Formats: sequence, C-alpha cells, structure tokens
Amino acid sequence: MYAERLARLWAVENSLCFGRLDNADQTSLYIGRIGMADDDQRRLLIDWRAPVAQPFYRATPAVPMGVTRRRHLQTKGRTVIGVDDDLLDLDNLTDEAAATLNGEAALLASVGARRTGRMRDIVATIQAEQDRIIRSDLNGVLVVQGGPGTGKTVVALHRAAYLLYTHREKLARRGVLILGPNLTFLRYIEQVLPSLGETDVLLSTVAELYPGITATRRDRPEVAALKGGERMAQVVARAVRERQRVPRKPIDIKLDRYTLRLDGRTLDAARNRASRARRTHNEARAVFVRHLLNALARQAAKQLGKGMIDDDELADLREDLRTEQPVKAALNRLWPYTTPQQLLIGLFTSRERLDYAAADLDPAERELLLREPPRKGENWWTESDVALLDEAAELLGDIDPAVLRAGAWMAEEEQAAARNAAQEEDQAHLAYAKEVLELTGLSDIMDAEKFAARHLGDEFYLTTAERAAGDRTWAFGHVIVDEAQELSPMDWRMVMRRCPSRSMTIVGDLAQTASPAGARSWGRVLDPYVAGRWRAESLTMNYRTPTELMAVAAAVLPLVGPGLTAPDSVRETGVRPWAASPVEALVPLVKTEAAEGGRLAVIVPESLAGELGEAVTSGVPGAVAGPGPAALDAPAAVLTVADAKGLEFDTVIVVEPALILRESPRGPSDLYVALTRATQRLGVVHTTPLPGELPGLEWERIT
Ligand SMILES: Nc1ncnc2c1ncn2[C@@H]1O[C@H](COP(=O)(O)OP(=O)(O)OP(=O)(O)O)[C@@H](O)[C@H]1O
Repeated sequence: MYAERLARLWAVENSLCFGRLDNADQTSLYIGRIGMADDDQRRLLIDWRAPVAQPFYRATPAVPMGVTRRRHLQTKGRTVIGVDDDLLDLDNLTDEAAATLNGEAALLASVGARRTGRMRDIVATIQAEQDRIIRSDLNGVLVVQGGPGTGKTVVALHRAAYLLYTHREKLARRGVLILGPNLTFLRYIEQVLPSLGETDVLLSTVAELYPGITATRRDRPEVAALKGGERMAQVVARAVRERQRVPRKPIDIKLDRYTLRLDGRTLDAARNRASRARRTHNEARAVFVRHLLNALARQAAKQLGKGMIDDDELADLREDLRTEQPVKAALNRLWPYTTPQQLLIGLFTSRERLDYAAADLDPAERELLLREPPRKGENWWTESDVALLDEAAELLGDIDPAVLRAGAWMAEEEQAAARNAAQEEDQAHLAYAKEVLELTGLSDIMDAEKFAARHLGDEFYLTTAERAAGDRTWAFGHVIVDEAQELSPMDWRMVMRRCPSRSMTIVGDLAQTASPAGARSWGRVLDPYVAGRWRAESLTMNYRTPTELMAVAAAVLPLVGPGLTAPDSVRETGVRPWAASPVEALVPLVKTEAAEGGRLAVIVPESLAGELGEAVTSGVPGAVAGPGPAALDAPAAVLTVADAKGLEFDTVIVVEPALILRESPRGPSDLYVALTRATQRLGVVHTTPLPGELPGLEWERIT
C-alpha cells in the first residue's frame, strides 16, 4: 500500500502545483495534480478535478465565476521559474496590469514546446471546451468528434482521471479500460495518467483484448473489410452449429459384447434437447451426452436380454457405457468440446466448413477467408480475428479448466478426478503455507490463505486492471475508445460486451478513418446498441499543427469527403512547408531536418516502407524504421501512416503523397492523417506529381 502511494506521489512530483486562483473575496486557492493538506488538515493544494478547481479552466472575463486572477505557475523541480496571469475581473484592472495582460501565454508556450516522444498531460492549460467534455457525466455514451490535433486523446485521458477521482469507489472496483489503435500509441500515452496520479487503468489495443492472444498480423484490406463486417456474427454462429451437426448415416458403436446403434432420430432428439437448453455449446454438451447415454443404456439393456429395467439399473448401465472408449470417441465426434481457437482454425482452413457456415457469403468471399493451417510456433492470428475469437467464445462458453488442464476432452468422471486433483494441490499449498507461517512465528500476523495465494502469484495481489486484463468476461465501469473510427462492427460487438453498463467515451474523427471496415457515421456504429441515447460533443481548435501546415492538410480534405472542414489552428509559426523532388533526395533532407533537433518522422507509402526504411536507417545516425517504442525515442523514424496514427512529431516528412493516396481505398484519409502529424515543420518529398490541390500551395521549393 505504501509502495503504491509512494509511486503515485513520485509520479505527480513534476509541476505538482501549477495554478493559483485569486477570488473576489480575497481568498486564494492553489491548484495541483492532486489534493494535499498539512498536518492540521488545512488545504494546501486543490486537486484539479475537484469542483472548486473548475473556474481555473472555465472562468473568462465575461463570466469570471468569482475569480479576479488566474495564475499559471511554471516550475522546475521545486522552484518557480515563471508566472503567467489572466486578469478576469476587468473592473479592477489597473492600467499597468492591462498592459501586461497575456492570457494565452501558458497555452502557447505549451503547444509550441518541443516534443519529447511521449504525450504530456495538459492539466495546466485545459481549455474551456475541453473541460466541459472532461467533466461530462459518467453515465451513457459520449461521442467526441474532432479534427486532428484538437486534443481528443489528451482530453479522453484527462476524462479518465477525472472520472476515477469523482467516482472513485465505483470505478476502482470495476476498472476503466482505454483502447488505443496500436502498441506504439499506447507507449506514447502511457505516462499521462500516472502523471495525474492515476495508475490503475487498463490500456489496451483491440488486438490484445482477447486474453492469451496478441494478434500482430494485419489482413489485406478486402479480407479485413469482410472479417470486420456484421455478417461474420452469423458465420461464427453457424460454425458453432456445424460442430453439432448430426451425420445422416447411423453410427454403430462396437463394444465387446454387442454393437449399439445411434440412428438419426435419436441423434436429432438429443441435439434438439441440448439446443433447447439455451446454454453455450460447451455447457450444452452435458445435456446432449446425458440424453444419448440414456438412449444407449436402454438399447444395451435390450441387447442383454433384460426386459424392463428400473432406474438404478439404467443408471449403472449408463455409467458403464460412459467409460467405454468407443462410446467416448463417438460422443466427442458428435458434440466436441471446442475452443474459439479450434473453431476458427477449423473454419478458415476447410472449404467444406466454410461452405456450410458462410453459406450466405459469395463464393469469392469465402475464398478470401480460406487460409493455410498454422505452422508450428506461428502467430497465426490477425487483428481482425480477435473480435471473431471473442464472438466464438461467447457462443462456445467455457470449458471446465480442469478439462483443459488435463489436455483432453474427457468423460465426466475423469473431469471430476481432475478437479479433485486440482483441489488436492491447492490444499497441499495451503498446508505448506501454514507450516511456513508457524515455523517463522508469523501466523498471528498473516493469514495462511493469503500467504499461499501470494506465493502462487494468485489474483489476490493483482490490481483491478491486471485482473481485468486476464478475464474476457470482465465488465468495466467505464470504457474509453480512442481513434474509435477505426473499429469494425465486429470490434464494436466485442467492446460493447466489455461494458454492459454502456458508460463510455468514444473519441475519433470520421475524416481520418483508414480501416476498410471502419466507421463512416457515429449513428451507424452506435444505434444498434444505444439508439438515440448517445450524446455528441465536438472539439474545434487544433493545438498541434500550425496554420501554415494545416493549409496543406486542408487542401486534401475535399478528397476525403464533401463538406468536411479542418479545425482552426491556435498558432502560426511563420514557417512554410517545403517540397522537394525526386525521392532520391530523401536521405540528405532527413539529415538536414534532423540536425534541427527534436523528433522527426518520415511517413512513407506502405509499398516503399522496406526500401526507404533501409535507406534512411543506413544514411541517418540513430534513425529507426517501423513502429515500436524506439520510434518514439529516435531522432528520426520511418513509419507508415498506420504506424503514425495518433502520434505527433516536431518535424514530419511525407514521401510520395500521390502513392499514399492511391495505395488504399481510404487513401485520402491516410494522406490527411500523415499531413497533420507535425507540430513545427512539414516537408514533402516526391517523384510522382503532387496530388489534388497540393501543387497550388505556397511551398518553399528545395532543389
Ligand atoms: N489544452 C491544451 N493545452 C496544451 N496542449 C494541448 C491542449 N489540448 C491539446 N494539446 C496538445 O495538442 C496535441 C494534440 O492532442 P491530441 O493528440 O490529443 O489530439 P487528437 O485530437 O487526438 O489528434 P489526432 O486525431 O490527430 O490523433 C497534443 O500534443 C496535446 O498535448
């Protein structure tokens, strides 16, 4: 407990106190990352999330909210190195104060600062439109739409911190899940919540949301579009039914003394009984098995020449049959225990199964789904498979862990034996823990069960986020989805299962949708779950990209879709974007730009990623190619648009924009994303002529 508290305090040390409010009643409040009191319980510091801190973000000269002056404090370590004042009570403004009024200074200093490769919190400079979203009600689904750089990500993270503070009890128990587009992005944002004093939030990508699987592959766009579509829910459901299919021919089971026969009628009856039980596939197996065993036992009695038999005799016979290997084998074939992995591998590697389960798809579509089986040690799963695994898990249900542990699909009494063995093992651990505690004289202080649990690395010592990460059926108290436009309808089904309370914050930009199965309208995404019951907010100011660079991005926006508008930038830098050709000039240009310092990204078309990655990494010291934490720390990184999603860099060089545009069905969105990643400088290097409106812009031409 103390270790956790210490970690929390260390995390907020950097600019712990960043603001002061002077009120009309002559009182002052200091605003900080967390609240603090002295030994006499006098308030020294107000948590930025507390209601009394709200005027720090919302007060304006028109609506001063009782505040005369808002002061921003800049600190280095524990030393104040600067202050910035907003005077809000204009009646009390002296001439001298009016002359030095510089309200925007703190914000402009912050947005113009050089980037470190990690997102910082914006707690000192949250803007009013952002504050309203951060403090919006916990309940219901809130959609935040906003152009690039409007602070959607950072606002979503501050909202998580705010909600955890305001609804601590509820959310600490159920946890908060934040979904981001890729692992590099999660690395990019991972420091923000700890710096706000919050450590227990689960950050994940959709590709990691199914415990035990980390999908690293990406399907081709047409396959991803198909797998992400709603029709796949039906395909998975039929694939489960396929596992319960009754063969047309009767099945003969040869035993030592006689042969039993399962005919179509008996099998149909057992199957219908199991289906009617409305349980998942693996749970309903017990119903199916019981029904068939009864039928077989009656047949056996007849064959043994017994006339009428009573219930006890029938039960004995049934239990005898249950352990017969041929009977077990037949039952396993007829209604096999199935894991989601088995189901999907079986489906995607068999034309026959696909023809049955995906009968509603076109033959050409079925062909797209067909794959080679996994090779030994191969990570077979693609990002679009994850939601399908989750769908399958929902329909298949759990297999008793004891059955799984034993590694075989056993008859029921074998399962019982395995369960007993597991219990015995637990008992042995407990006895050992007791012994140790007695020997060390600690038995009064520590409970043996907890000690044993800790010794075994059991759940007891896991944080909420850790426990939630390992549990597919965990219901989170609040779910935040970033870059939400990228999720497919199948992804949404999975995410919604994680949040039955539908307390969610969904942030994204429909103009940036790159995924072939991604969203084109929030209504279409959400109406199946919360029709008419979601609320929308928008963010309109761009805090990342200066006006000069935004003009380039705005020129490609009409290609994305009609009627879209780019957000307004909060600042100008006076630095024009530059253009150079041909692409062979790239490496020296990267070197020149990298010499300016700061972080630099070279954003390239996917088809050139390998070649240009190699050229830049061998020509520019310290440069890296491809996604991953190194891309955030290196002086220069070569990335595709998908890798750069959600990130930002001081300088960005976009290579062959015309190719990025052409390379995928959502090319215009990709190019728009690429052109909006820079905070200071933007260059374009091309051999192919520039697309759309770009040639007409005011470029600085580099030859
Ligand atoms: N109020 C603020 N004060 C200081 N910096 C801010 C503020 N709001 C946003 N920023 C900064 O602007 C940049 C862009 O923010 P963020 O990445 O959250 O935008 P986004 O809307 O998610 O962008 P995109 O859709 O392009 O990924 C970040 O560096 C963020 O810290």
